[in-house]
Amino acid sequence: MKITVVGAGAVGASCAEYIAIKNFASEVVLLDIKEGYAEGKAMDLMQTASLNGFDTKITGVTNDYSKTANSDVCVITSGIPRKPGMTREELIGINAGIVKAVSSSLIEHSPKTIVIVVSNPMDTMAYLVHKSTNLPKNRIIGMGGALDSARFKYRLAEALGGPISDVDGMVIGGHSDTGMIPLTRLATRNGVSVSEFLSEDRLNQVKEDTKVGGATLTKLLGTSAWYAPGAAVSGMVQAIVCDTKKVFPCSALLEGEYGFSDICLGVPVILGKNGIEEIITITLNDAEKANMAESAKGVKAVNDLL
Ligand SMILES: NC(=O)c1ccc[n+]([C@@H]2O[C@H](COP(=O)([O-])OP(=O)(O)OC[C@H]3O[C@@H](n4cnc5c(N)ncnc54)[C@H](O)[C@@H]3O)[C@@H](O)[C@H]2O)c1
Ligand SMILES: O=C(O)C[C@H](O)C(=O)O
Repeated sequence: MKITVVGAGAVGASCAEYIAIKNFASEVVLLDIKEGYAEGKAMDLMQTASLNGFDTKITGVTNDYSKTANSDVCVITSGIPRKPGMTREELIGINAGIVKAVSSSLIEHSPKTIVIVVSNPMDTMAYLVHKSTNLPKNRIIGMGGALDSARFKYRLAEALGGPISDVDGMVIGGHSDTGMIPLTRLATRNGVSVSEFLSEDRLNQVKEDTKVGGATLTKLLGTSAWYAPGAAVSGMVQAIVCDTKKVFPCSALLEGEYGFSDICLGVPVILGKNGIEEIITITLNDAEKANMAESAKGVKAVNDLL
């Protein structure tokens, strides 16, 4: 299986590294617009192959889309990241043009590909790819919920004082500081509701910490995060390439699901060889439905800027 990752920056390189280390793909092509940059990252990563024990071949190219031809999955990470104090939405002016041009070049050379959109503001960038290409909706997937859910589990484990492997939980809604909806009601510690262990106040704190997870890291790092984003993308690519039917919250084009249409929003989906194989509709309570409506309103307002 051939995977292309556009953008050999922090997230793109991390994503390529995790895909290679998991050893499920034959080839990863890293593409960047900066002369020699992807070639350098690819060479550096290939020099970890004997150390990390993988056989995936990573190659780097400068803006040559012919080398990406017939990719099974293409990941778009090209674009600028936010700086401390910024929102993801402020990136739309620069990133929309980049994502539109990159997705068109990718699809020209890989018409059967599945596209994973990472660049921010991600829900709007995924919507833009839907609007500007003719790929079927199951083949355009936004990455946000997989990362936000990993941060939610991290915060839950911290509050519980237990291992993250005991915790399960999911974040739906838009990938923004205000639009994320960590579903505390459904989160569990080894099958037991987390509300059996944590007070409502503590759970609200977990929720708030999760929602600003990206902003917290941006303040600490001076740019946005890359390890967990790269790992989240690699998990989604693996589910598609290995046809695992694993459930991830992803930004998917909605056509009536959850009461919304003509919008990409984070909802649980089954990922497999066809990309989004099914959007799972879960029963939300009134507060969660109101949060989804608010989140959708926020994403629509950003979509209107396109
Ligand atoms: N969806 C998420 O959960 C999530 C998580 C982390 C980061 N992001 C977003 O991903 C994007 C990348 O973040 P980063 O930290 O890797 O940034 P980065 O600056 O480290 O890397 C971006 C790379 O894109 C390249 N690039 C720019 N325009 C290009 C083009 N037209 N064609 C090919 N390459 C191009 C740049 O040269 C650069 O190497 C940002 O928009 C960031 O906000 C999203
Ligand atoms: O926070 C950001 O701007 C990058 C990304 O969306 C994240 O959540 O880490």
